[in-house]
Amino acid sequence: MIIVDNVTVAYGDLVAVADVSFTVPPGFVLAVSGPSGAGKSSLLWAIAGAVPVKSGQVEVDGLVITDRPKAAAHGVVLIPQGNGLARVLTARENLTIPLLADRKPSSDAELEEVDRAIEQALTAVGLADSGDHLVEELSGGEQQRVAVARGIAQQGKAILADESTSELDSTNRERVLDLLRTQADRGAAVIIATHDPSVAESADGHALMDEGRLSWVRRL
Ligand SMILES: Nc1ncnc2c1ncn2[C@@H]1O[C@H](COP(=O)(O)OP(=O)(O)OP(=O)(O)O)[C@@H](O)[C@H]1O
Repeated sequence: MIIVDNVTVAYGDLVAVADVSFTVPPGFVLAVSGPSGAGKSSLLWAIAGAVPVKSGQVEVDGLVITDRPKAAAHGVVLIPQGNGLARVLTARENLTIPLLADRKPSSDAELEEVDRAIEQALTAVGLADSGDHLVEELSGGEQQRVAVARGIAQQGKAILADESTSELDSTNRERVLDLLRTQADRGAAVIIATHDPSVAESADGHALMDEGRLSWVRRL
């Protein structure tokens, strides 16, 4: 459950998110759309603990979000715009790092479980044969799918996908939306920031951001 309670995010004098409140229960997918600069990424970063809130509070499954490391350890997964991948590492290595950091496997069985989760996630995004490729060798759309695979492999409580289908063809867009839906079905609360009307249409709820303010197109 993501609870956003009167959240304001500011960069100096610029208010990027203005007194926004909503709740996303487990099992639901919320789409947030709006023009460039409306504050969508800032909202997701605040939920992820990646930028401080100026006022208000974000809570995810009982944890008040204060910083990114604690939020990540609690299962708040951010799939950032621009993918946030290490370009000189392979696709598989990019998936491995957060899983090792989170799970700290201490036995062969736990390491095998991490390997299995990685292979499953790469297969799910259609990149089973690309795990050994350096990220910088992959196309923009393939990199975007690696970022999604990294996100879903973490099996988070909250999944925040920032424009995660922007570079995908329709087949892969459907594939990624299905994967995010599957994450909701297993109990995650999912938020997708998107410019794509078809992505917004596929979500359970649709909010619009404009100049930091949030209004509803379709309520959860
Ligand atoms: N680190 C930062 N420092 C200062 N201003 C910032 C920073 N990040 C974002 N902004 C500003 O905050 C506002 C909201 O930006 P944000 O990236 O959240 O919008 P967005 O809706 O995600 O836009 P886009 O659709 O283009 O990704 C913009 O005016 C942007 O220039």
